[in-house]
Amino acid sequence: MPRILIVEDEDIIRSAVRKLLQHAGYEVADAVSVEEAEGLDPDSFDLIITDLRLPGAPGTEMITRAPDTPVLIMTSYASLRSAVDSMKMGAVDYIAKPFDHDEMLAAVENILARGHEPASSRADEDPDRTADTPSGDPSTVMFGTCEPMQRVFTLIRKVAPTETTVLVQGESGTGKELAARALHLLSPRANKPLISVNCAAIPESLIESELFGHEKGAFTGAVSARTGLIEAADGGSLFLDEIGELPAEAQARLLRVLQESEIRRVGSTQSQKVNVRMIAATHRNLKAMTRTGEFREDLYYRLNVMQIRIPPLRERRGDVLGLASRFLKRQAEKLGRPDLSLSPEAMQALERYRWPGNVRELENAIERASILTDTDIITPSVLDLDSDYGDEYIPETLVEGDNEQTPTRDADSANDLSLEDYFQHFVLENQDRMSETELAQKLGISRKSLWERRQRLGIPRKKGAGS
Ligand SMILES: Nc1ncnc2c1ncn2[C@@H]1O[C@H](COP(=O)(O)OP(=O)(O)OP(=O)(O)O)[C@@H](O)[C@H]1O
Repeated sequence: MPRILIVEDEDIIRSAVRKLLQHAGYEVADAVSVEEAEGLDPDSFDLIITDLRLPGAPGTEMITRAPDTPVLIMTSYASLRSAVDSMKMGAVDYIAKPFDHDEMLAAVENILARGHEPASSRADEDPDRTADTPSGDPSTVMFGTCEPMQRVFTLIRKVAPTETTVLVQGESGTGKELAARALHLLSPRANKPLISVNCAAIPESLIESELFGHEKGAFTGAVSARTGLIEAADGGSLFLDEIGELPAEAQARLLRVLQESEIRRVGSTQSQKVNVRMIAATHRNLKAMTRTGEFREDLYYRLNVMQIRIPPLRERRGDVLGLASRFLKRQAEKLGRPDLSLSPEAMQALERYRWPGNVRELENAIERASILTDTDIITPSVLDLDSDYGDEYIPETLVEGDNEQTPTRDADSANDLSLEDYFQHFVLENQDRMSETELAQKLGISRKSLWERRQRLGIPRKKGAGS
């Protein structure tokens, strides 16, 4: 019978996971901290499931303290997925809270069935996961052959090995997070954690304690001391996405971290040294925000030591088909349909489209079309690109005299519109009484998608709204 060790300081979660696993037939032991787990001979277990942030040493410590046992990391925010993904110094997987029972059992079964193998060897599973290799070139992390992206890669190669703070600018979905990952992986810090934080996805009331940690009793609900994300990134890199959304108080604290390399937990009088390389990103014009007082000017200059601008996809059309074929290959493997391909008309449509949602929109369009297409050839009608952004491209289904039996664009976009309308209505009507997690659950989407759709539809989360 496989033996599993749970390391989690929150009683409710620890006991729920323990019961779930015992019920599924596993032998389970638990601990509230890394220190307590240490006394249980962690390497004698078949699997360790640990929370990322714990009182005392962070959960990732279990990786080094039990080098022969696979470690599954639990983390509170969907925005941390990529962080944990990148910090696989040996952790074999991660699971974002809140998770449901099936999800947890599937993750456990998967890891145990696989047997323990080092995270680095799993990069083979997905051609895009070579990012786990702490050496090489930006092109192993992100695709780009056109001139503007080659310039970005040159800059990344030059800046990555230094300690310089970098500000990555670019529209939503252009690949800012990937650029941050490349900067980390090509730096001497590659073997240490890369912690990614989406400043817009964490409720304003929690952001300071999330970033800086807190002492026991610092505020109502702070039942124990907690390590902040900056501390968790010690020795590695911290990626602050959507930095423009950081509230004023947190901006002031962050400035101190940059000036003095010190953090002070919320509720603590003592500072401690941290060694973190900062990478920030935004799609907003931070300089303009300093003029209106929304963003501190001193912080802006501290962050903007080096700027990398990721061009929107419409400025690198030469890369569209290369990216599309990469995403298609991934979908073909995932769906077990190796013959999926794009028709010449579909390729033309992709090249002419304006891509307001950039690479993310292209990735989603390919994923959607791969699932919806009845044949192996993806046509423009299955791609279903928004005709408002089609440039000069006219879909064949709308050309007079064309008798092809496919749904017309008008019918499809009417459908889209009503869904978006519904989404907008639902959010506006319920956001005052529901948390983001509840809203996302009711809508059947992840918190990250909720946040993305809010951005796209121009209904950002209200400052101070509940968590
Ligand atoms: N050059 C690229 N090669 C391969 N995939 C890419 C590239 N650029 C972006 N992507 C993919 O597109 C998606 C969006 O990228 P990413 O999250 O890095 O964008 P972003 O600019 O950080 O977006 P946001 O501002 O909305 O957070 C991701 O799934 C990423 O893997």
